[in-house]
Amino acid sequence: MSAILARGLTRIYRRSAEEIAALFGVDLIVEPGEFVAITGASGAGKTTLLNLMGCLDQPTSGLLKLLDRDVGILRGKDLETMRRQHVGFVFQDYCLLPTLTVEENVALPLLFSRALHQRDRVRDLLTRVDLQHRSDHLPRELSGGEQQRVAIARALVNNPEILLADEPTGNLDSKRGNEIVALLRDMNQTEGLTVVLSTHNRDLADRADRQVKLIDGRVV
Ligand SMILES: Nc1ncnc2c1ncn2[C@@H]1O[C@H](COP(=O)(O)OP(=O)(O)OP(=O)(O)O)[C@@H](O)[C@H]1O
Repeated sequence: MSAILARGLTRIYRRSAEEIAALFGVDLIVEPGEFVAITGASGAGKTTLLNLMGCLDQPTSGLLKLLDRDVGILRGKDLETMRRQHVGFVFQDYCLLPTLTVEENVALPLLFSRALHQRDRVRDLLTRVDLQHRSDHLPRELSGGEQQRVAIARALVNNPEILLADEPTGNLDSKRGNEIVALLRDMNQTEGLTVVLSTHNRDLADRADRQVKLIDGRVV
């Protein structure tokens, strides 16, 4: 079983008469437990690819399988379950809710998956990202690196097999960026979590098991 399998994955954005082929015929296999970096210049298609893998967008054509399930034929509840239970997503700008505390932000996905009884998992993850002592703080009271650690804990609270992170270190200085990648690496190695992240940073990409480079929407 592969964690992620893409065959001929294509995403064309259409705006009136204009067509932008953001991804074109991407073939890719990510094995369970791999740590893969997607690299490429700005506009190469990294976010588009991660959004498709995270079921946040749909391809124009091509096959995408997550954990051996063809995402293209999943509908309604099945698609929701895939997105909520099996894949975690981390954004460059953290996307924390500003009026919720750290603990409430991490617990939020449990609300949607009707699993609020699993609050122990929230505490465990906050300890794992070393923010147990900040659980009742608001996001604005934390540094960028700390906010990203909250976002990682939130992405993992439903215990997904796959974690996708779109430029997770893009807003951080190199020390904080390194800490985030070390944390993801640790989750990958100790829990077998499959990690796919995008980055512009060559040093961070070098720490992945494998790099996948995109140029103009194609894997090279
Ligand atoms: N919603 C959209 N409508 C039209 N074009 C889009 C849309 N989103 C992205 N694009 C275009 O698709 C191409 C790929 O964009 P994408 O955001 O995937 O690249 P990226 O590699 O993530 O870039 P960056 O490193 O700057 O975030 C770019 O040409 C972009 O302008």
